[in-house]
Amino acid sequence: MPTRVFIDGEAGTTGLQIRERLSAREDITLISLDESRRKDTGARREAFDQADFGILCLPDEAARAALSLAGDTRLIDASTAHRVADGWVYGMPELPGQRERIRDAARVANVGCYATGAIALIRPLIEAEVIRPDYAATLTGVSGYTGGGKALIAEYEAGSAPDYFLYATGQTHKHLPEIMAHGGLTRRPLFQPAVGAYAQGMIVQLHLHADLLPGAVRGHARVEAALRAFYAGDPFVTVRTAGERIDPQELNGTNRMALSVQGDGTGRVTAVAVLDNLGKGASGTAVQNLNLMMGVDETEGLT
Ligand SMILES: NC(=O)C1=CN([C@@H]2O[C@H](COP(=O)(O)OP(=O)(O)OC[C@H]3O[C@@H](n4cnc5c(N)ncnc54)[C@H](OP(=O)(O)O)[C@@H]3O)[C@@H](O)[C@H]2O)C=CC1
Ligand SMILES: CC(=O)N[C@@H](CCC(=O)OP(=O)(O)O)C(=O)O
Repeated sequence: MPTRVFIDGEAGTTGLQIRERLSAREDITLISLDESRRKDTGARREAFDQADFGILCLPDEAARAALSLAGDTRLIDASTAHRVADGWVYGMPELPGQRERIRDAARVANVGCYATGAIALIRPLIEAEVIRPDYAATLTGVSGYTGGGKALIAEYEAGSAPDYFLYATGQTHKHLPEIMAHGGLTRRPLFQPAVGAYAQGMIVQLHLHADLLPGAVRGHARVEAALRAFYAGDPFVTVRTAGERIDPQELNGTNRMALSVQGDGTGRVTAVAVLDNLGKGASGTAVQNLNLMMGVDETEGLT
């Protein structure tokens, strides 16, 4: 019998992408609510009740409220609401031991889009002791406008948004708590994100003065070696040679993430992650987590 999945918020940006990835699967039946009932509490409760898995693709407040409707149904939450909350397993399969935890979990909080790139770069460096937990990390990022959900998409479609803008300039970005908790940092990093006038795809950069790092071997090669060792054999994350141009849209539509280490070969290093904010950064990882929870191959239905 196919596994029954209810996507709460399936009409939204992330929900639609997850539905697209699951609708062709023979091992999954989607439970769907029509437009007139998709926000109806009774209908949603009934849908959760019938489902083996619920995937929350809702704003944070609505995701918290949905818990009272979900009963014992196993959940994946795509929002920011539960990423550092007790009782939730963090849905980033690449972290050590995390695949096993996700497999057995009742509640999985899907990793955030910028956080995917940031943690992917930071955690291997902590594990390899290239940087210490109290390292003063500096991160920058640029995302396509779909990262802002329906509201920002509407601004771009109306032609009323700028070609490029910085935001969260007060160092309050909502991904900072999960980047610290799951990246392994005790000191809050600096993080400056931006939005560009294109729909989807993102770059996250970690800037390092590697000549100031502890240890005998410093610099570029050490950072790259730590990343290569951490992701050896990973089905979706690759570490590649630095290139001249880095295109945030290169991996759109996929669950892949490409990491590279740029710099002048001495001490000034920028480690770079490229991913699709709606793919690896949201719906792709949600499906990867669902596969793990279902006990099927984690790459099922993903490219
Ligand atoms: N966009 C992205 O790149 C990423 C988004 N996410 C997360 O996914 C979640 C959804 O984001 P996103 O898809 O971008 O947002 P959207 O605004 O595109 O979609 C949210 C959907 O939830 C619906 N909704 C809101 N309140 C309720 C409710 N009470 N009951 C049922 N449905 C409700 C909305 O309905 P209506 O259409 O009527 O407004 C909308 O369809 C967020 O928490 C976001 O942080 C995660 C990773 C990346
Ligand atoms: C461009 C843009 O606005 N991006 C959003 C992050 C996307 C998102 O909602 O991400 P998570 O659900 O992964 O937290 C932001 O910076 O708040």
